[in-house]
Amino acid sequence: MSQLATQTEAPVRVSFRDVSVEFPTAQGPMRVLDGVSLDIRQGEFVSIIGPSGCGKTTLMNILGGFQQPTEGQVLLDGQPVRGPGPDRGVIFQEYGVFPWLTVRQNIAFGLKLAGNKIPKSEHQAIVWRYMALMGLKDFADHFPKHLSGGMRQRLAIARAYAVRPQFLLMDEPFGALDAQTRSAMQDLLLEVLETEGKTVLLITHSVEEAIYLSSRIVVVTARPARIRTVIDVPFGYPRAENVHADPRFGVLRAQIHELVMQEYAAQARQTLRMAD
Ligand SMILES: Nc1ncnc2c1ncn2[C@@H]1O[C@H](COP(=O)(O)OP(=O)(O)OP(=O)(O)O)[C@@H](O)[C@H]1O
Repeated sequence: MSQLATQTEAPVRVSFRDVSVEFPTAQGPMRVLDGVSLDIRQGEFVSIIGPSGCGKTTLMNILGGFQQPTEGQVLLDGQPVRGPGPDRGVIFQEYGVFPWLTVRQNIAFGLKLAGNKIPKSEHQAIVWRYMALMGLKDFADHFPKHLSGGMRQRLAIARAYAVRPQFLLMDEPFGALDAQTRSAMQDLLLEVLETEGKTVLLITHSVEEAIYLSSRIVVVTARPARIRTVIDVPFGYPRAENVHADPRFGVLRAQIHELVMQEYAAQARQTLRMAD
């Protein structure tokens, strides 16, 4: 049976409860999240889509343990998130690699961290597996500065996958990649999820990517981000390229695109007002 699940009986792993965040600014507090409540069940793949600067990364940072909510709380298996941990693999928008380590050492780094339960005897094989999957084998001893931007991002992805976290938190992980690599990375992600079974939160600006990968899509509003609507994706897993040709894919894409465009327009009006 597929490791990915959308069954309603799967246990809730992540629970955002009425989460709000305000940042202090020179003009006073700026609210970036407003009363966000969302449950994510074991094996779900949830995508967040919404305008730039509305608060999506902040939402992910709270689950990652990098940021505290101003109000409300986020529970991980029923416990409030108190900080980062090896159970959550995070892939940031900006390349999350260490410039002073080679490709091989970057991937091995997370494996060595305390709290990670992968036996040392398996480290080398895991490093090679992910270098091969990401097309980085020939660059094992190169430093990130000698890699292209796309390769650096693939290295960041390899680092996160290699630790085999239960949760993957991904902030526009494929945004900087060319179309072919992006599509290959999407398929690889689906493959990794099929074999390893993870719970995923993905931030993306691509409606197509959200539909292709997710079990649920959360459209958020212009800042402060609130949940505008949650959409169930009607395709099961394993999922293959041919879902793009399914008539329901096109209908869903048009429906989500319309919602997202409304929120992008609202965010643009807000930005213009702030510039006045
Ligand atoms: N630590 C911080 N202090 C002050 N303001 C912040 C902080 N972090 C984020 N912000 C502001 O909060 C707002 C929301 O930021 P966030 O990165 O969550 O948006 P986003 O939806 O992920 O944007 P994008 O899609 O462009 O990545 C932005 O205006 C940002 O400048």
